[in-house]
Amino acid sequence: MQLFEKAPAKINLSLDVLYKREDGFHEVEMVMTTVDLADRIELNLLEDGSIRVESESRFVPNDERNLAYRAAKLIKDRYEVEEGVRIFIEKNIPVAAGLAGGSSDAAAVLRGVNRLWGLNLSTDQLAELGAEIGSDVSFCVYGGTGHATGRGEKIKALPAPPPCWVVLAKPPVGVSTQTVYQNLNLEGALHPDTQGMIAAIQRFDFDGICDHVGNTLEGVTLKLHEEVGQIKDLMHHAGADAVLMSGSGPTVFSLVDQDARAQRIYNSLKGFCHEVYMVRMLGYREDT
Ligand SMILES: C[C@](O)(CO)[C@H](O)COP(=O)(O)OP(=O)(O)OC[C@H]1O[C@@H](n2ccc(N)nc2=O)[C@H](O)[C@@H]1O
Ligand SMILES: Nc1ncnc2c1ncn2[C@@H]1O[C@H](COP(=O)(O)OP(=O)(O)OP(=O)(O)O)[C@@H](O)[C@H]1O
Repeated sequence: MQLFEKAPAKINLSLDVLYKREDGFHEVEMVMTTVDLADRIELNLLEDGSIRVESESRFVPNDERNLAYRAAKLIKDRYEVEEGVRIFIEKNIPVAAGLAGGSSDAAAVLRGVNRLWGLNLSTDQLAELGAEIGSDVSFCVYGGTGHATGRGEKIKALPAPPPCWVVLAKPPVGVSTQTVYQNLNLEGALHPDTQGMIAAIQRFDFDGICDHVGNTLEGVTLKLHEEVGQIKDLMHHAGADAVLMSGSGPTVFSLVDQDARAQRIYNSLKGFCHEVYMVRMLGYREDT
């Protein structure tokens, strides 16, 4: 038996870090949405009980370090599944980019093996398992648009924002999420207006969304990698409606409501970075 799952990238329309917790994680409040830049996950049933991960990308580990492997292993052990799975990852999302590529692969594997192994777990149960793998995995299980709290694993669904173009540009540096959180000094950090962002989404108000983008982690990564600031300047200059770094970076995205301006931003960034994408916001949850 063989099946496929789409694993879309996420962007953080807003990301607020509230405080550092006793367990070392940070309490966050975020608005996240999925975009149509996706890995493609192929799953094949293995009768011998093994879990195998394959990918043609040289940036992705092909063993138990892969979040997709961990997702299959977690569910196999927890539900004492005898069968195994071969996971092939067609990697399209840039790695260590702030786009939750690994988390989305893990979420797609949770959804996929639930079907492949006939487990009948609910989406909420899969999201709970996802939280054991990483903070972004629960959101990726649901997809669509969500309000995330806790360390990022508590998700409330939001309506889809108005459709628009998202131009993404990743400079040729990888960023460790852990390093960015470690370098964050919460005194004097910027805090986005999350409630303002949620209200704008609920009003289906594109301009309101653009007015409320913000990311507490952006200042940290801007100091570590000057390319992030250069990309932001180029995007503003080329006419973006909103510009923000996603997650811990280094990918920067623009929101644009007009095709011609999105194309202009894409073209101007192509001369500066190798990894530039012009995609649509997905916005809606597949189960709604
Ligand atoms: C930056 C974001 O991508 C925004 O969506 C997430 O907050 C990070 O999500 P993630 O990559 O799934 O993060 P995890 O794999 O759970 O954690 C990686 C590291 O980031 C730090 N971390 C992560 C999430 C959080 N709320 N507080 C943290 O301090 C911790 O040092 C942790 O060891
Ligand atoms: N399936 C996977 N795809 C990509 N990276 C993976 C995967 N599994 C494990 N990794 C490892 O995880 C690290 C982070 O990769 P990933 O692309 O998920 O980062 P990210 O987009 O910054 O994530 P986030 O936005 O959730 O912080 C990489 O260095 C990579 O070695």
